[in-house]
Amino acid sequence: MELQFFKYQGTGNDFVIIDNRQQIFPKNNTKLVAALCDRRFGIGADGLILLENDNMADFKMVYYNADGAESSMCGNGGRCLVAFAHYLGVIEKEAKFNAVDGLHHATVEGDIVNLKMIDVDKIHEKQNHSFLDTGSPHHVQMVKELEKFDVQKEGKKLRYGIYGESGSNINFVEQTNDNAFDVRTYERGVEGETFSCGTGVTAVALAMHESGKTAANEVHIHTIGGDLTISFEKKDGKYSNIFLKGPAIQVFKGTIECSV
Ligand SMILES: N[C@@H](CCC[C@H](N)C(=O)O)C(=O)O
Repeated sequence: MELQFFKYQGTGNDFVIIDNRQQIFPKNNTKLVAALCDRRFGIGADGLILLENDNMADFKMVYYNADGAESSMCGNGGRCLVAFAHYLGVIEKEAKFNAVDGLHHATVEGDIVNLKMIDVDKIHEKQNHSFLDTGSPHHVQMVKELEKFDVQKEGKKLRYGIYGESGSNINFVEQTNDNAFDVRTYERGVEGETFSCGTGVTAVALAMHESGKTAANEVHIHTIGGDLTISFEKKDGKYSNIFLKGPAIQVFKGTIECSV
């Protein structure tokens, strides 16, 4: 089977995207998803996303991690899918789409996609870290000298160590300003460090606000792959109107022969 694909990146978090409005993609073939995401034998990506029709929204997002398993929400992937929907002409400047964690709204302006994330009402604050769900589960931990930190080794240890088989994504953070942080993320399902994680930086912004590290309602996050801005409101202990904003860019498109 020959498959048409598009490759997108959002601050270096990269995705294979397929237009599946005609249900052409074998959705239960985890080996095929993993093969397409493989950086040596496939196209190469942190995840694969299907754009599908939806009765209640402009489109539906189906997200798989690079290991081939369908997973929870991907913030950067959501932003890239909105850019793809705009490219296809499915939306103009505004989008409403369904994802595994519910309905999302987004706007597109040039290469910049601003994506509304789910509300967050629980942030578990532990001795040296926070844990919260921003559509995907995230551990947030401050470290010193982030640039030299062994994200692969420490991330892997915590991913299984604290969170068991289902695991969590692990974010390491260093504050650089009143409202600015550097972040590096170990992603479950990729089982390694990615250049950026959208639900991860959202979790970091909220956790830093909750713990009093910042009083700002707009937080700037620098990742290896680029810069993202998270804005939000807090009322009665609940975070709402959470927006994740940054670039989402088409890198290339092509066809690939699928034999898996
Ligand atoms: N890169 C993503 C997060 C993708 C999901 C994650 N790996 C998981 O399985 O929880 C993002 O940008 O949010």
